[in-house]
Amino acid sequence: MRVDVISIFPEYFAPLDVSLIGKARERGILDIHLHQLRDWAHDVHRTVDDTPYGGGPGMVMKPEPWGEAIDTVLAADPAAQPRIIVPTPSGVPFTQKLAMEYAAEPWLLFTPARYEGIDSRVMAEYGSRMRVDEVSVGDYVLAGGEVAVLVMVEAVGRLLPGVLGNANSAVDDSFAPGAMENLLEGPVYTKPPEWRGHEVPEILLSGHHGKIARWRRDEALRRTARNRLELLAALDPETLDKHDRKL
Ligand SMILES: Nc1cc(-c2cccs2)n[nH]1
Repeated sequence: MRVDVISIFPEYFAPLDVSLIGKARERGILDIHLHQLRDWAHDVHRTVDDTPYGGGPGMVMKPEPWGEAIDTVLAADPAAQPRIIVPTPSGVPFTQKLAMEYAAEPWLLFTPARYEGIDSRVMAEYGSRMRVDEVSVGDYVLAGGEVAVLVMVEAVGRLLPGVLGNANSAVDDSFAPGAMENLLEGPVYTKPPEWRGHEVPEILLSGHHGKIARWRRDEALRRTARNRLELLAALDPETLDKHDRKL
């Protein structure tokens, strides 16, 4: 997968050299290209923003630098088109389902904005010839889209084949379609069996895989009810057996 990111703070993406994503890049699974938006701002001050038409607070990012920057990225492979992803509090929710959809794409272009956003004509221009998604990573406001891009690149990158070792596949992720859809992961334990008087639940040491799976599901249901009751309402009743219903 190729990933392009255009930003006035490319240094925000240093974490993408580290750990899981860093190794995926070294192994050629992920090919990330960072671009400094100001390289396409030709005035002496390399200006990328201006006051909003119609008045109002803050600054809006000018269309010209973005248009030239995106055109340059698109020229990297004229025979293909990236999916453009615009982080914004006003976007559709970024979910595990959307992360899985993006993980199937060959090329993503992220356009994190600062200030009050990018002149709307930019995405209108590209939206007429390729997929442009406005995506929110949560109902809170960041200072800029760069952190949202880090979130999405990590959530998508870990799903790419070969990135996660077999030991920890993404199949059992919370929110992943299937048995864990709309369920939160339950508690986890490792050695020692007793720590500061706290024992590991006996069932987990029993070696009885059926009972362990049952216990884990019960704990996932309990935690979901405690922390995200609305997800329980979304659970497919077909997947709830009579034991679940008694919880
Ligand atoms: N979910 C979300 C996105 C954002 C921003 C994107 C760009 C500037 S602020 N805040 N919260």
